[in-house]
Amino acid sequence: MATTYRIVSSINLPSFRPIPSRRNTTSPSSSSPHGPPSPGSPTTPELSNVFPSSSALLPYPHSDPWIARVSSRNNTPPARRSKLPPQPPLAVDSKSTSVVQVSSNSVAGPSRPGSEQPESSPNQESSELVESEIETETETATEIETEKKATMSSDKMKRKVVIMGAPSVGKTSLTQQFVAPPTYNEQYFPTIEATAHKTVKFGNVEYDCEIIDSAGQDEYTLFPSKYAVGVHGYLLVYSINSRQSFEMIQTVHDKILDFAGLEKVPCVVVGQKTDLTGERRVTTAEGEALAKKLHAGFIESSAKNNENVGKAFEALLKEMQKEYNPAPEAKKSSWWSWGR
Ligand SMILES: Nc1nc2c(ncn2[C@@H]2O[C@H](COP(=O)(O)OP(=O)(O)OP(=O)(O)O)[C@@H](O)[C@H]2O)c(=O)[nH]1
Repeated sequence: MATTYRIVSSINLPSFRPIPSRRNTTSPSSSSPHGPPSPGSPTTPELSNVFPSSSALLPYPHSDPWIARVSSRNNTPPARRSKLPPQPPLAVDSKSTSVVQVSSNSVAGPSRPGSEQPESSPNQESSELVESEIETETETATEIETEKKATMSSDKMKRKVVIMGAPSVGKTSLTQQFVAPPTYNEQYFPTIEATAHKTVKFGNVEYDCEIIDSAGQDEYTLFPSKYAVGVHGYLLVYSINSRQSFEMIQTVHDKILDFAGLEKVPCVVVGQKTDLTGERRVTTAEGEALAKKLHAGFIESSAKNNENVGKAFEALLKEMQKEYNPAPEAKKSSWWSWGR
């Protein structure tokens, strides 16, 4: 990179300054973070920290031995090296729960003994260092907090579930009641597809659930591949006042197994609208028998009355846990029993 700079200079192109990224140039005293630094301004020395490994690019190399040492620490990850200048707050990508920058307690830069302070204007430099120390401490506290959050979120298990069944059985109502209770709408709006997220704790494990509320199915509906790929489990919903919707369950289940090429998949059969007692067309025993045949869990619910809504999802988490992660409970018990 240094060679490239010299070539560019030699053909007298307009003077070049590396444009620092927004993140690293934020400085309380900087009026124009992207403008060229004026020599002697407080922002000038920090550019070497912005590009610590490419200080040769700078037309004004540092005489500050401390900063020079920081710049020379090429084996330290850039995120840690950029700790020295004041930083904007750390950002956490909430969706993926990945931390954009996480650093540990240990400050990546060297210790700052007085002997290593620059010869020029020591008072100004030491007051800057004190300020920097305070900022670093505040920043470190924020980082520890962020790191904690990141660790917690990384403990979550991702679970993608799809809710399937005939039209108008209450799939959307069930999802909405689960994700943001109390939410119930008497009106019917056919769903094309909707996705919701909820974190659920079940059996000492936190699950980051992605819930896909699918469009109502009939026997002729083509099974979309996205409902098979990367999906951990299914809620198969019928309405207790509709035989047709009950018969759809077997059809949908067959489609899932055919498409996924599996013999078994975690499922829970849900008999919805239990509040419509006078209109019941499917008995509880029939629902249970079908679920048994499909090796699935079974529950009856009413999204309208918010009855057994959470339990329906918990039943699915249980089915998925049996299939994918029976270990955590076993692990924990073996760990506890280790020293006993
Ligand atoms: N009585 C009663 N009605 C319900 C219940 N759940 C949903 N409904 C009603 O049934 C109708 C359809 O509900 P939705 O949740 O949209 O059904 P859906 O299965 O998502 O429908 P599609 O989008 O066509 O697949 C709406 O008018 C709801 O108010 C329930 O538990 N009891």
